[in-house]
Amino acid sequence: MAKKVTFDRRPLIAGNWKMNLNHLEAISLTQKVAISLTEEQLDLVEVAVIPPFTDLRSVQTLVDGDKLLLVYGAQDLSPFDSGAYTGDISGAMLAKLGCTYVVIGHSERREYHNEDDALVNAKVKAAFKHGLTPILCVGEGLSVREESQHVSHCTSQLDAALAKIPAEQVKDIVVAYEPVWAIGTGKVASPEDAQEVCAAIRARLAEKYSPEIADGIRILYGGSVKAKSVAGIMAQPDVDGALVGGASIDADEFATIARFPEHATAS
Ligand SMILES: O=C[C@H](O)COP(=O)(O)O
Repeated sequence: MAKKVTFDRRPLIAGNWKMNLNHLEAISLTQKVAISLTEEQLDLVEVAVIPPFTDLRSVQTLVDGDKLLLVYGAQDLSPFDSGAYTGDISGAMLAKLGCTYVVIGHSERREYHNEDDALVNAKVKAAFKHGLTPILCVGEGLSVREESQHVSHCTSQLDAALAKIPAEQVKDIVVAYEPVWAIGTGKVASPEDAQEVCAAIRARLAEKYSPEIADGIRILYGGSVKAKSVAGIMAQPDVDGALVGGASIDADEFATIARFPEHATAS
């Protein structure tokens, strides 16, 4: 019989759909994921879907109406509360849509929208102001890794993103380590690679705030996570979940990822 798994921090499996699926497809995928997981599985592991903005109202209606045990969030937010910022979406709007999470500082935003550390910091502040939990992404590109500068690169991004964020807010943050060379490439970091940087992030949080705060913060790994690779990554002591891209828009694959505690005990 499989032994019962327990965790120091409740794992989070978050599916970042990126720019995929319209609102009708969003309903279908969210429903499929929810019915694929039992109440017990969803109690052990928190499961979040992170669809495009245009899907959020449909996901909200579904989750509320059917009392699904999933949570959801957005892929970005404006650093501003309201005003003449064409195309942007405020934290207040996301909060009104029942979002729990908002992804901030994803490498695709840093690269394609030239988001710098100061903007990432402003967005983290905006998220907390509106009661949203940031999933703050940090991660190095291939050249930085090849120069063995990945740890200092990620901790510098962390420092900048958390400038003037007080302890009472930071205790709720989620940090995602996403090596850019592993995103959408099928090249998953080894469990040891993920552990090295996640442990360094936790150590930096302990230094900046306190060991107690650092011990309570969830640190995710993201980059080509699939059902077959998730258990090894999740077995690492400082990895508390996964930010899943491509595999999150396949309901069966994503639900299998969310059931990772069972893969770990099955053998
Ligand atoms: O936010 C998710 C990450 O960018 C990982 O994406 P991926 O699983 O498609 O590599």
